[in-house]
Amino acid sequence: MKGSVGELGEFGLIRELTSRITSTPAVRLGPGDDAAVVAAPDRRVVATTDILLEGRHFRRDWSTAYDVGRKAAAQNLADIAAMGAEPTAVLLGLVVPAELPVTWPTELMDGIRDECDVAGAGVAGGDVVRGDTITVSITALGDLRNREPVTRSGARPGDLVAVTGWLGWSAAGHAVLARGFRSPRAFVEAHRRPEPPYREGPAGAALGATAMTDVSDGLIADLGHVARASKVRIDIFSAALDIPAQMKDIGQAVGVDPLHWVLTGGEDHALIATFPPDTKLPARWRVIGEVLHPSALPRVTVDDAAWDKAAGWDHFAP
Ligand SMILES: Nc1ncnc2c1ncn2[C@@H]1O[C@H](COP(=O)(O)OP(=O)(O)O)[C@@H](O)[C@H]1O
Ligand SMILES: Cc1ncc(C[n+]2csc(CCOP(=O)(O)OP(=O)(O)O)c2C)c(N)n1
Ligand SMILES: [Mg+2]
Ligand SMILES: [Mg+2]
Ligand SMILES: [Mg+2]
Repeated sequence: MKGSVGELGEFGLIRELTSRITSTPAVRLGPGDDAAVVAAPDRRVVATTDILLEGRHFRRDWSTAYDVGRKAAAQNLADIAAMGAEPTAVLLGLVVPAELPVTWPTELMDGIRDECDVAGAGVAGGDVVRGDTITVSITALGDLRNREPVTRSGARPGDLVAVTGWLGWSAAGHAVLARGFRSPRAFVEAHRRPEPPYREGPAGAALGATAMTDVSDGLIADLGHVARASKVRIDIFSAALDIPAQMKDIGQAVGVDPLHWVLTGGEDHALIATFPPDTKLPARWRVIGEVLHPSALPRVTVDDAAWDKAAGWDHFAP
């Protein structure tokens, strides 16, 4: 498609974007009216929102528009799954400069649609505004299917801590890209397009998870949110963390201990959950720690020792 967003105009852009979405069962009335109508069989709606900003969350020389769409949707859909819910719909708020080629937002929309498809959601609507910095704001909705939400506050001393999905891959990919390389591809791809284990959200809830969250900021940081909300301490067993040989090679090449990526790297959107100690967990949930009574030690420890470096991403860290 030729031309810029400015040449196409607001309503031309909306037509291009909405022509790309596919119909899904939960979105009963989609884009085109003042608001959408989304089915909520549970009669409660799970809702979350996350913003992605060019330069802060993505770079156009590192990721295609399609990648950014996949990632923006994934980041939001993972939060729905982390409540133990099934994603139903997303809404897209988009800020773009007039000079931007139309292909950028249309490919973004293709990425959002395809990621929604993986998670079982549809695009219900959105908004477009002209602005200087590309900003992608997504709101995702989900349905609990008559299960109780799995919050961050239900972890109890004695519970197991388990993870499903990837840890440290996106951070390793970011380290590669930041040094001007484009390979190893698996890690660069993990940074561009995370693969959250959506189905394991509701599955973890059904297995009896007492607390759950996705890892967006870093394992230590996000377990910290669980530990504080649950008023417990969490100890991570570093020997239980999987560090693939190729990640070790990247660590060697760039002079970083790969364990740091696994412990503090965000954006893979793995799911971490706590389970009662007698839970029979399927192999896709790996036990990586335990929940303990609070003590003089920090909320989250690694092999019973304090972690004195940064715990993960903080937007206002110096
Ligand atoms: N501007 C805001 N207004 C209201 N609530 C907010 C705001 N920013 C963050 N929150 C809430 O704070 C909590 C933590 O946010 P965040 O760390 O972004 O969670 P997540 O990593 O799951 O996206 C969430 O429940 C979120 O809804
Ligand atoms: C250009 C660029 N620099 C740095 C990062 C790393 N990064 C940006 S935001 C972030 C944490 C996750 O984003 P956030 O907005 O905190 O999402 P949330 O925790 O709300 O889901 C990380 C690790 C990146 N993805 N791209
Ligand atoms: Mg957030
Ligand atoms: Mg989250
Ligand atoms: Mg965050």
